[in-house]
Amino acid sequence: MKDILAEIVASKITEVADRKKVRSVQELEGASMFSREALSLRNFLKQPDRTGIIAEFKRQSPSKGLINGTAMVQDVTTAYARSGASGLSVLTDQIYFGGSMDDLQQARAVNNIPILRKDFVIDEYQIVEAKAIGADVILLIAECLSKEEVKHLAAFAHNLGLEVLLEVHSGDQLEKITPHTHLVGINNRDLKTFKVDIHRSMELLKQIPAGHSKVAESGMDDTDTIITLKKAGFDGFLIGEHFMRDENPGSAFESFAEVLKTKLAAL
Ligand SMILES: O=C(O)c1ccccc1NCC(=O)[C@H](O)[C@H](O)COP(=O)(O)O
Repeated sequence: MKDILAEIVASKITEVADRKKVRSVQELEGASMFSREALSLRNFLKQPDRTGIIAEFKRQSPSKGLINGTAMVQDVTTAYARSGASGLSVLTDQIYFGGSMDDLQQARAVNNIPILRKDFVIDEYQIVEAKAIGADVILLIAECLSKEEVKHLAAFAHNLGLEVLLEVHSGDQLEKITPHTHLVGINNRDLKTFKVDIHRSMELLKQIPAGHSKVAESGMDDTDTIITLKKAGFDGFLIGEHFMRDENPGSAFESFAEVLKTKLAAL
């Protein structure tokens, strides 16, 4: 079976080494966004007038190929934010997801809610980049980092004022949680088989220590699943494909959020 994560990480090592030659850390630290105070996704997830959804801008993925080749990042993300997204997730990986740092910068320019830099972070340099382009949160994937690497990168991000979403896929990875992994995401998608199983979120939820926001990730496409996960104790829901698959992702989000808000109000 193809190990896509290992392939992406191998490619990322070369990519980051190349980018370091083009832009120094000092240059990144001089960017105007670098001194901006980051927004807290943890706090936005608690705002009762929002949906708890971290709405993703994703053009393509290894599991699904092309999802949406025409959507415009500013149109989509402003519609997400206007309709009650608690945060935005913007793919910055170009090779596998068709995203870019420019996408995130464009989203930042027109939105005032937290933005997750969705990428495969393996090096401090990418965290400095994240801060320099206006991200508020970075993703660390437990599957491709050792416990020591998670500890180091999470503390590095925290010291820059960024929040960290640690993504786990199995119970043994929960031991990589540190005080600086402010949010813990359970990915329902097996990254080897691409099979999605929502029950994975339910099984691992109770093992996440108190004090960390809990996020369910991937494969969610109906409001009843969100309600069930919310009742079980999840604070956030990372959803991409369900909205991006629509010709107009912003209006797909709006309809979804309306139904969800009505159901949540009736609880
Ligand atoms: O989605 C993939 O094919 C994939 C492959 C390898 C690593 C990560 C991958 N997906 C990233 C994600 O976790 C999703 O973009 C995110 O959770 C949203 O999921 P969805 O709502 O199913 O688009």
